[in-house]
Amino acid sequence: MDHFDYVDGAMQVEQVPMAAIADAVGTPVYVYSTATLTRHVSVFRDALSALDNPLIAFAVKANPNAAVLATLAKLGLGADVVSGGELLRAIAAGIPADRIVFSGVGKTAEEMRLALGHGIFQFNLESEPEAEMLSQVALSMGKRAPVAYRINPDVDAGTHAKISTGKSENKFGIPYDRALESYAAARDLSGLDVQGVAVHIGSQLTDLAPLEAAFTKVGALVAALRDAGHDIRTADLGGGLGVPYDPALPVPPSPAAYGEMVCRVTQGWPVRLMFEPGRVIVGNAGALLSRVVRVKQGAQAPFVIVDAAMNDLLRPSLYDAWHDIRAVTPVGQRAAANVVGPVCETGDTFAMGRDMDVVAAGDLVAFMTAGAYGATMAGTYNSRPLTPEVLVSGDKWAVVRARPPIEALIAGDSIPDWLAD
Ligand SMILES: Cc1ncc(COP(=O)(O)O)c(C=O)c1O
Ligand SMILES: N[C@@H](CCCC[NH3+])C(=O)O
Repeated sequence: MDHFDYVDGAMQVEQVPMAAIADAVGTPVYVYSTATLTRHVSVFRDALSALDNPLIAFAVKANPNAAVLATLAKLGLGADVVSGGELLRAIAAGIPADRIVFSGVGKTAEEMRLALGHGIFQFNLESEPEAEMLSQVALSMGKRAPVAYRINPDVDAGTHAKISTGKSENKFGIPYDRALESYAAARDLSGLDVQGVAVHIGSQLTDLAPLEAAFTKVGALVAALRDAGHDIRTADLGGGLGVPYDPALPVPPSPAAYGEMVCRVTQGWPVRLMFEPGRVIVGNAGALLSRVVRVKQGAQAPFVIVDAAMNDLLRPSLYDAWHDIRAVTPVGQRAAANVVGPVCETGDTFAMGRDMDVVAAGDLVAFMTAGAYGATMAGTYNSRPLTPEVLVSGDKWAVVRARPPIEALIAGDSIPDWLAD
């Protein structure tokens, strides 16, 4: 895997031994590779090099760590944000407002005001009531908000139901068939400057066909809207490109194949194209490093109990997601094992009957491809502090989010007066 490799029998990230990080910071800990982030940005950008000045807005939800965002900001990426919090994080990390797009079905008036105040590039509206609210907020500030409507193309992305966003029954976007009416209504809202069309049909897509179907619908709508007199200047094609998790499954289309399809489908569109990649930029740039607490006998296979849990990496519990689990110092033997965390839920299971490196108590294991939707979805269930994060660059590394002391978690609550004595 990219920049997570074995040197003299032990896993390193770039030039730093994983064991050195574990010894210094403790486990569990997320570890990110700057070299992989940089490579992914250039691969994605190269795939779109035939386009004129595309805006590549990293989906901050995939990994909002300040150091990761600052790395991507230095590489010239923009940001796709879905909350005021993500907006402020992106700006704090150095991403200019004119490269920021704001998505999401539930933007509040306060978040709209914040984003208008910063002068973001585009709001992706997801309903007519939202358009009316944004227009009012913009007028109250003496501004016009640059907007696109996110259309729901009713295309099956062929991904997990919980991360599919482009079917008519999903909460996202406005119905494609009513788009002309919605745009006509938006034109009458004087606080809006209607500039674009947006789409995003889901995440971890492993087939280009649904994306092509959705983009084709966007192209037809851009043409119809321009014919109807709308000054459409942008088309936001969202994110969603999948990454390889399980080597037993077919490899998802490469960014180059995605770029070839995009360039073919969008040939001649009179707009600036925008993209919101998340997973494909950060997924393989991160691993969750964990230590085996003990190994317990199981009916079919031993339970390898690690010190990471569902609160640290939720994807296996939530989506039955598959992450490669590797010994940091493999002994050269493999066997079936069940890998579980310490949380008191049966769902706190990373793998069942997995053929993997044999490990023993005290050994380190790495959950691979954990850079996207890993730390960002972590919680404190079972009163486990949030997982720390480390960024590596060559032979340098730094803690970019410290492990909070348990006292901080306890101090976050307060006991009301009437219980005080
Ligand atoms: C609106 C929007 N844009 C972009 C993304 C990023 O998706 P991905 O990480 O699959 O590239 C998401 C998440 O699926 C999203 O909801
Ligand atoms: N959290 C999901 C992706 C959701 C994308 C959000 N639009 C995952 O881990 O795969």
